[in-house]
Amino acid sequence: MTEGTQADGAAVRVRGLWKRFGEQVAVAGIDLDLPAGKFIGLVGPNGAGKTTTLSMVTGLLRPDQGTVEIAGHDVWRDPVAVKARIGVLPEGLRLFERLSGRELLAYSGRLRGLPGAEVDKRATQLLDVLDLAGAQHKLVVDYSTGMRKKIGLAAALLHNPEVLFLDEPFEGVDPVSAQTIRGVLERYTASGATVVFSSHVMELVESLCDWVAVMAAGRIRAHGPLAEVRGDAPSLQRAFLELVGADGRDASSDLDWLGGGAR
Ligand SMILES: Nc1ncnc2c1ncn2[C@@H]1O[C@H](COP(=O)(O)OP(=O)(O)OP(=O)(O)O)[C@@H](O)[C@H]1O
Repeated sequence: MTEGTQADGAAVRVRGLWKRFGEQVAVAGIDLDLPAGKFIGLVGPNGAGKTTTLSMVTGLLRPDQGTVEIAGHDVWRDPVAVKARIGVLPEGLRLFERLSGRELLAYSGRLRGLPGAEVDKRATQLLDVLDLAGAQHKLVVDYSTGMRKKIGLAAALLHNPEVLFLDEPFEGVDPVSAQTIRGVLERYTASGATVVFSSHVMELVESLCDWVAVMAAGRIRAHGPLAEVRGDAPSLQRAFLELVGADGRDASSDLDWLGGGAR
């Protein structure tokens, strides 16, 4: 699929998206349709512009240029309609530290306009599934990194959004918790919802996603179904290295002093 192609049933439509920070161009004109009902990975090396893109797409950062539509609503002209339909787990998530996990969910649910009894029911189920029931009365400030990701995910899922955006959801998460999160997300997409997550862990993206967008230096370098983007390459990792032009680069020859006898 070529860049900018209109896909039927897009959950997210991005057109001409730009962001500069002074001289630094973080996002250099992105056109992208993210299909509904897919598990979508946004991959790219450090500094590619993934976080900046997701921040603009979810209404957390105003673009210099361009538009984003989610489920047919413009993110910046119609923010209330958009925010009702999305859940976000941002990078460096800030939580209300002096609330317990359960209080945080109760607060998030009421903020979303859900009735108290429904919030209670959903919170109990989410805490249970995410293996946080034992820590539900502990203050969030005392949560570990992985527990913070999980409570953040629970808060993002509580109102059953159509599209869920996750920035590096598995970073700092142990394999058991990662498997739990994975199970919840798979169940969620199986019901027709869309997950968009950013990562630079290729194996993870390859094993989870059915659709990927590869980003480098602020641009989308390839996008489409996983098998299409991988092409003839033996793995997504290899295809990715070729796409971002890092294939065959050998940094070790520049580090001839490293590990040598001379100190
Ligand atoms: N607030 C900011 N001020 C200045 N430059 C920024 C700011 N945010 C991002 N950048 C720059 O924009 C570029 C893209 O950054 P971004 O965080 O979006 O990349 P990323 O793909 O999420 O990287 P990583 O995988 O390392 O998190 C980088 O060069 C970064 O230094």
